[in-house]
Amino acid sequence: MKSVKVGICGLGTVGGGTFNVLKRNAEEITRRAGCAIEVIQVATRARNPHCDTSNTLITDDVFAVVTNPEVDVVVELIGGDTIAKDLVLQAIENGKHVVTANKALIAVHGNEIFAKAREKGVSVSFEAAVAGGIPVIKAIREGLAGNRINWLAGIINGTGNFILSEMREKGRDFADVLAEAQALGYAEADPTFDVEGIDAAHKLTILASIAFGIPLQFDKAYTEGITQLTTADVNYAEALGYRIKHLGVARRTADGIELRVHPTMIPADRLIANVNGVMNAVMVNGDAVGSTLYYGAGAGMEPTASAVVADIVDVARSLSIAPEARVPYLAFQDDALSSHPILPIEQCESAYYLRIQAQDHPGVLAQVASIMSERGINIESIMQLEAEEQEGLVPMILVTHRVQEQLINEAVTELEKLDSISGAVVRIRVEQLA
Ligand SMILES: NC(=O)C1=CN([C@@H]2O[C@H](COP(=O)(O)OP(=O)(O)OC[C@H]3O[C@@H](n4cnc5c(N)ncnc54)[C@H](O)[C@@H]3O)[C@@H](O)[C@H]2O)C=CC1
Ligand SMILES: N[C@@H](CC=O)C(=O)O
Ligand code: NA
Repeated sequence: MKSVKVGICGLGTVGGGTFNVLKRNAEEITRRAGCAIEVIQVATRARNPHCDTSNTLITDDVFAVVTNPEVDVVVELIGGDTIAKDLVLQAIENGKHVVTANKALIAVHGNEIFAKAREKGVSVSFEAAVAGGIPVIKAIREGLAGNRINWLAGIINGTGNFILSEMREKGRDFADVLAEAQALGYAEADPTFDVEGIDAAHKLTILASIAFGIPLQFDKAYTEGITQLTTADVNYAEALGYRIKHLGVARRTADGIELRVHPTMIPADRLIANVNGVMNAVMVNGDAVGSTLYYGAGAGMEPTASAVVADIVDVARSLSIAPEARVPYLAFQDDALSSHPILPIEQCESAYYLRIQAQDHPGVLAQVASIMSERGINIESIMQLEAEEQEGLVPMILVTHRVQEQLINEAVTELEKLDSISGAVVRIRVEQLA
């Protein structure tokens, strides 16, 4: 029986997990793939204490893997988008299939990488790049192929969700939980990617492309992280029956596509509002299927390896298939991608939670209401927390109906000009996800 020969570049969290899962489940994997999958070379700068590489060819030069004539599939697990990009392009040039978990690479350079891969007739697979072990790319690209997808929304950064969950449930400190996420191998090499929403924006960019059939456009994604969230707003959200989650939202509208990542208030009784710790979940709404939900571990050694290995099995199974008959990289045929534009955040629409520090005297409420009504912004609920008065200021909380962001921007500017209002207005977007 012919075997498929794999070279792994990077033996860290995901590389180590991939190496071990391929070895441990070799027999079942062979039964699935129809051939053995053999790791013939590993490039790593340091030994991974979780991996027994005693019978494996080891190099510290990742480029030795892509020039090894025996290697059929290069598995890129070094991360980053500089050396990794050169590595992947060179692998493709040399006629190797590529499997990667690198969302930064795909979101930023995917269009170029796919063009090169198409030219060379090789596959580039990236299931592990979005939501770790959840097979969400396969679900959207293949399982929902009959649908016109309306929107998707997901908790797609495990580190961020772990931090928010631990802070809310156990009152733990942000920095302390982030350090734990790093120790568990969940965080990116630069953890600001996790907490500032960049990692989630990479993943959302990929999801939107395969859902709507548009080119990858990471530079147009609106990105906001979790570092500005306060315990006060987490608690007020709870009191209002909501939970704050860091969400990536992609929505098709008549004018374009919303592509945004930010903290979001979701009704606390929604399944996705109860996805905690390192778990991820992605809701996808299609015109035929309605709403669907995909849940599982979004980061970590073996959950991520599960997706990498599934991609390797897919490559092994499809080696004999003509390139044009394979599932397209971005789900839609390469020459059928749409130019529907990505909307600037000002043209995106959602409901809003606004928290204002207002003076406790008559007429303030009327001033606030008038600023909102002048812009046609409907207020769903308003709450003035007299019991929390401090130095003559009381928190006033408004929840609006859905409205365009630019109208909220104007309203916030006007509110902040009022003498009866102190400091900046806090805003958090609200999504019902119904
Ligand atoms: N950790 C996780 O849970 C997940 C990570 N990913 C992605 O997987 C990729 C790998 O992430 P991790 O395994 O967490 O990172 P890691 O830092 O644990 O492992 C990367 C390994 O690559 C090695 N490396 C980097 N540059 C190298 C070079 N030029 N030559 C030789 N070795 C080199 C490093 O020494 C390290 O051992 C990244 O793209 C990441 O975004 C994706 C999903 C989940
Ligand atoms: N740093 C990422 C790893 C998986 O993609 C995360 O925390 O989700
Ligand atoms: Na995945």
